[in-house]
Amino acid sequence: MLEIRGLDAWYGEAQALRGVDLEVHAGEVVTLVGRNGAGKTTLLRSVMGLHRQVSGSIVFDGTDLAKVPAHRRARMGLGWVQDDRGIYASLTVEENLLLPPVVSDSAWSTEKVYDAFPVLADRRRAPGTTLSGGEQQMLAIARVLRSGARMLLLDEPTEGLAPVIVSRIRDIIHEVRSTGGTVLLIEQNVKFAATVADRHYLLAQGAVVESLDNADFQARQGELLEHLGI
Ligand SMILES: Nc1ncnc2c1ncn2[C@@H]1O[C@H](COP(=O)(O)OP(=O)(O)OP(=O)(O)O)[C@@H](O)[C@H]1O
Repeated sequence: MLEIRGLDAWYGEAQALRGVDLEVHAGEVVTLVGRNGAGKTTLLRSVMGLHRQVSGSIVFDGTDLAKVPAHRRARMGLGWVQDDRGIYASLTVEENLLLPPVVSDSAWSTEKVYDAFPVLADRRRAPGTTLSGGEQQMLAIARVLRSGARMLLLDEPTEGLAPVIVSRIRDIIHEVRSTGGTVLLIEQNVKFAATVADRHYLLAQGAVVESLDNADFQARQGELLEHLGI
């Protein structure tokens, strides 16, 4: 579904990604793990077309994205949930939810969203920013599901959230996967990563240093925590 080959990225003269090769197959949940500054966010932003100083190839559903602008990448079914969640303060929960256009027939109906996220149903008329951090994260994920994204790109969805909300996010990722969705997520919480993902890529200094299936990842959790400092 997503195939990245030899991806380099720069900020001016500084190189942030070095020859990244990565694949995500339809129906998989895959994590990007690595220290702060390893290049994880730059990688997701490059896939979305939000970081343009790149070379190498990114192919989504058979289409080379090199000449595809960011707004068209979203219409192709890539759903980006940035780490600050991107909830608009002046809009209600429901207005935030309905803002992006529906891009595919796998879009969740508003009813399905509210069934899966009852907290959003209860708060649908509330301004987006009166939500807690966890509720904002759920709204941000719900918004891309409602728009029909077939592949979710999540930047640290559990960061700073209480365990009960982290557990809810885990359920949502499982539900997305069980309904045929695909997820590529940045995750610093190794324990959480091991409970949601099929495979993992470890990044260090802009390069993929390991690609592990979940069994290997679980077996090496202690070592990874120590060596990656995460
Ligand atoms: N706007 C920017 N201008 C210059 N350098 C940047 C910019 N954003 C990121 N970088 C640099 O690019 C490298 C990769 O950063 P990136 O944010 O992709 O890493 P990350 O693994 O997502 O880390 P974090 O979890 O801290 O966001 C780092 O060295 C960082 O300092």
